[in-house]
Amino acid sequence: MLITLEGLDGSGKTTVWEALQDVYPDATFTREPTDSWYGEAVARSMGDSEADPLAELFLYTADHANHLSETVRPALADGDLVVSDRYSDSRFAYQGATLARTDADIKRPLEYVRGIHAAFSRPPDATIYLDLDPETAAERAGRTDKFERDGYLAAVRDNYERLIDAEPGRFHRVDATRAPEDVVARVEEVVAGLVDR
Ligand SMILES: Nc1ncnc2c1ncn2[C@@H]1O[C@H](COP(=O)(O)OP(=O)(O)O)[C@@H](O)[C@H]1O
Ligand SMILES: Cc1cn([C@H]2C[C@H](O)[C@@H](COP(=O)(O)OP(=O)(O)O)O2)c(=O)[nH]c1=O
Repeated sequence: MLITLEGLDGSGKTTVWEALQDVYPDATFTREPTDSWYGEAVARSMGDSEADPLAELFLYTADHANHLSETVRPALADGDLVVSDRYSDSRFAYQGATLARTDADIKRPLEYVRGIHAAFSRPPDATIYLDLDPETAAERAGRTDKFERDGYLAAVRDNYERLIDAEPGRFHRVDATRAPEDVVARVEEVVAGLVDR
């Protein structure tokens, strides 16, 4: 089973992902961007305020393809529980928002990015969405990079809402404004329900 964690920067994904490792020591814990050289190329692009947004989309997508073949598919084939801190929905929400703001002339960016993934990706079985307002998210994340400006995060959040509307059965919304221990407890409850199903 593939479970993904999604949400704005600073929503608490990494905190939850680390806590789950104590509960499921035999599961495969992974993340995007990965620490492969593809992920390093992504990090380089993220650090460049002049990076071409379409080129950046394809770097993230290349990292995803390699993540699938190197980590996700083999672990699933072994029958592992796989928990990924960010996955394809991050591309749909973030690059969907980025492309909407550029003059790349892509009419329906979120749908376009989804379409690119449809041919090769492995959709998550379930996705936990840590729901947080953009202002708190930017504050918690320290507003350190170009993705964390309030307006941008608001657009990303709107895209996540569209994804949830489209697949309400896959997404499990968790209120990320609560204290970390409450958020962790709620996520553990949701994951336990999914794994026992
Ligand atoms: N529920 C919470 N309430 C307040 N602060 C939190 C909460 N969860 C995480 N944090 C803090 O917010 C920052 C970002 O958390 P992190 O887990 O790295 O989020 P993400 O991986 O989604 O960016 C960290 O400083 C973390 O300690
Ligand atoms: C995986 C992924 C991440 N991102 C962005 C979200 C984050 O701003 C940034 C780095 O992700 P990450 O290291 O997970 O940041 P955080 O823990 O703060 O959420 O990359 C995308 O824009 N598209 C993607 O496909």
